[in-house]
Amino acid sequence: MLKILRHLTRREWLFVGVSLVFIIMQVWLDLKLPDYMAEVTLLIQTEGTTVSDLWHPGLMMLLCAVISMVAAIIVGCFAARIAAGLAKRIRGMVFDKTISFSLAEMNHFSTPSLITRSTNDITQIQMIVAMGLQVIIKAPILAVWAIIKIYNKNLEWTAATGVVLLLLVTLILILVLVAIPKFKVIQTLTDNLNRITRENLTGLRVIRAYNAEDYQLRKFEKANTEVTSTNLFVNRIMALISPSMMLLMSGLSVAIYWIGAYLIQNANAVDKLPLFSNMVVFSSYAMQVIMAFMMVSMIFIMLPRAQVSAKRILEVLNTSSTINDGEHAIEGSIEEIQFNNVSFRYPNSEQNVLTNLQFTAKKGETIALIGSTGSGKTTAIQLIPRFFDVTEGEVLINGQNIKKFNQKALRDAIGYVSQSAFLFRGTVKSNVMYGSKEDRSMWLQEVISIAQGTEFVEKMENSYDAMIAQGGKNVSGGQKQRLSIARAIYKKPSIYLFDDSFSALDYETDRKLRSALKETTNDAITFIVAQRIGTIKEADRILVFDQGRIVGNGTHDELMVNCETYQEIAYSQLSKEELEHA
Ligand SMILES: Nc1ncnc2c1ncn2[C@@H]1O[C@H](COP(=O)(O)OP(=O)(O)OP(=O)(O)O)[C@@H](O)[C@H]1O
Repeated sequence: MLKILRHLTRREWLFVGVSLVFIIMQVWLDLKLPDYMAEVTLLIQTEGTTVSDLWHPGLMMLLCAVISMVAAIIVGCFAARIAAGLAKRIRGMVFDKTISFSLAEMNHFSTPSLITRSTNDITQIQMIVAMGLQVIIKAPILAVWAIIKIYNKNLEWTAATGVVLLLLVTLILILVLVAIPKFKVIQTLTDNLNRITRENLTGLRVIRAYNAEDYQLRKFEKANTEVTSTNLFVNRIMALISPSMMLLMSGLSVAIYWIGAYLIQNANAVDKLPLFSNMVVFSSYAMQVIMAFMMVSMIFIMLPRAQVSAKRILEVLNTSSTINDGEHAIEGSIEEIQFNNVSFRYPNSEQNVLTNLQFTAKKGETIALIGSTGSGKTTAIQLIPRFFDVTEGEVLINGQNIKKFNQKALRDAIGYVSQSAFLFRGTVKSNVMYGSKEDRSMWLQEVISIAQGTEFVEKMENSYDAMIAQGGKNVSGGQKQRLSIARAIYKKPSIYLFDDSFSALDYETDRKLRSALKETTNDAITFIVAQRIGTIKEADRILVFDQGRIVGNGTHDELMVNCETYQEIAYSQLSKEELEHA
């Protein structure tokens, strides 16, 4: 928790300092009240006292209460501001960190957990800082000050207060010790609930198509019940705390007055009045002491939960990306990319997904990757933008290991179209120009035309400014792919990575798109992952993947002669006549 507080700014520490002054003022005023109360009690009991005699202590009591209230409001405002500021900063830091993570770290934390950490967990921190500032600082000052006030006043009363305090501390300890282990469980269960909710929402169509609502509902209910019952358990324990404390507080009051009654009964007539006044004052102070301990107990209740949250947030902040950024810029144009004996294994996996890949791609060339599903094509091209780093061997650009290059420069040179096309909420324009600083409207229309998207985009309401829903839900799969391809072309990159990006296009659009693309990609290195022979037949070179190895490397004609795996794929898609005729 303290490590999280290191992220407070100087200005916020200054606010903490100012709050401290107001808290001390508040405590002093709260403890001043019983003194005036004692005065009033004495005056009332004294013969000949008139109402006007009570004006002064009465007004002072009112003044103390009002100023104390104003001080509490000021501290509350500062606390809210400090807590909200800190939460905003940490949310930003967690977001920045998450953005910097490689896919390995994303897999390690999982998306739902990262969402819970940057929302729910940060809210816990915000709450403890907002409340804690008022309570953590106030409680000890109030406790010590109030104890000093009652110390040595009366042995019996002090003993009664001591016993109640002991009971209070024991009670808090027992309850908190039972509840603490559950806090971590609650956060993990919330991650789980988040995961299932996400799955339900994103997979809604599949769920409906398979009539799997009941199955999903059962999964959701299980997670929901787990979170609810754990929360109930903790809250029931917490619910016990407040009434138990009230009971102890009232018990102490009764005890003080009971003891007082005996003391007064046995005292001389002269001492009776001061004893009565002392009893009223002592009872007020004792209540303040108990209040202070109650505040401390609130900290004990909230702190463990915030502690768990702080730990989860720090875990994210202290995790460095396994992909270390290089320092060099890419000088000149990219002439070639070489995979030099590359092998790769996913983190937490024991088997290689890619083994000894060896090939070179030169500027202007189109390299196609084909092979059965799961043969490692996607993984291979994901090594170029360094979504993952190779396990063995090296990927070289212009003869230099890509690890030496600055990641931003490297990714600036790459136009990547992922296997499942992804669109952001916004407009056609904002999606195509995504990440680009320059607004080149003419180029925008041209790239959409190359991607064969002009017709459907111009039919949309507001055409290039047409709204795109989150995840591109309001456009078809093929339209999504075409806009994603346009996004890659807009960058004018030196390396194109098309990961099965033509799969949702009909043959005619696929052919037209590739021929328009050819002119644009003349000066670039283009990688195309595809399942259809038709999409890659004209590639300068085709790499045939089988179980993570390249089992064929050549043109379509060469592979039709010398690569059995390629022939199998080709004949499974087209007849002998079609292949020969084409
Ligand atoms: N994040 C991951 N963690 C662990 N293993 C993975 C991960 N992603 C993919 N794999 C495994 O790596 C292997 C290669 O997957 P990859 O997606 O590269 O194949 P592919 O040839 O592109 O398949 P497809 O044509 O179906 O997209 C598969 O066996 C898959 O199970």
